Amino acid sequence: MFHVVLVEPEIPPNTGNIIRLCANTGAQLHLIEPLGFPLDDAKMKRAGLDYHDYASMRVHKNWDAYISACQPDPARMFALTTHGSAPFAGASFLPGDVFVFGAETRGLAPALRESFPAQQRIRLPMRPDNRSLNLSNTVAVVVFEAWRQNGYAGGA
Ligand SMILES: C[S@@+](CC[C@H](N)C(=O)[O-])C[C@H]1O[C@@H](n2cnc3c(N)ncnc32)[C@H](O)[C@@H]1O
Repeated sequence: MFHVVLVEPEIPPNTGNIIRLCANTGAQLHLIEPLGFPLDDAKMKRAGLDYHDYASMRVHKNWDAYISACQPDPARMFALTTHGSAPFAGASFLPGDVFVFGAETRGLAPALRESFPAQQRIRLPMRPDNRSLNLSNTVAVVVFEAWRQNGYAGGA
């Protein structure tokens, strides 16, 4: 099972899409507070969520609370950032890997981003002069690539 960590997400439909993506792929979703919206926001529900989709979601008060509760292996944590230095092509992912994503308007705070070793700060390629991808699109690309590399385990 992969882990998707959204640090302080701001836009309800993005999180709604990601909840559904995680339910569909078997990834565990972690939301790090503060969130920019209430979890029952109607705009989030428009992602077409069912009750069981929420089973893959956990909410943590802050980054330290997440680390303390889940104790992820630092060697298998990857920050997804437009400031990344590690290319996506050639990255190898293993079951249990943790993917950390920043907020829609702010991205990951520099201190958190730089706490990851350079080889674990991944940037998805973009055409020149583009600022960033949509958060939920980025999550989908990364989770499906990691799942593909692991034979779509558990998928049908
Ligand atoms: C809309 S972007 C944030 C934009 C913000 N201004 C920045 O530069 O980080 C929201 C999140 O999506 C992910 N993201 C978007 N484009 C990405 C890319 N090309 N490579 C890696 N992550 C990306 C990152 O996790 C980012 O924090």
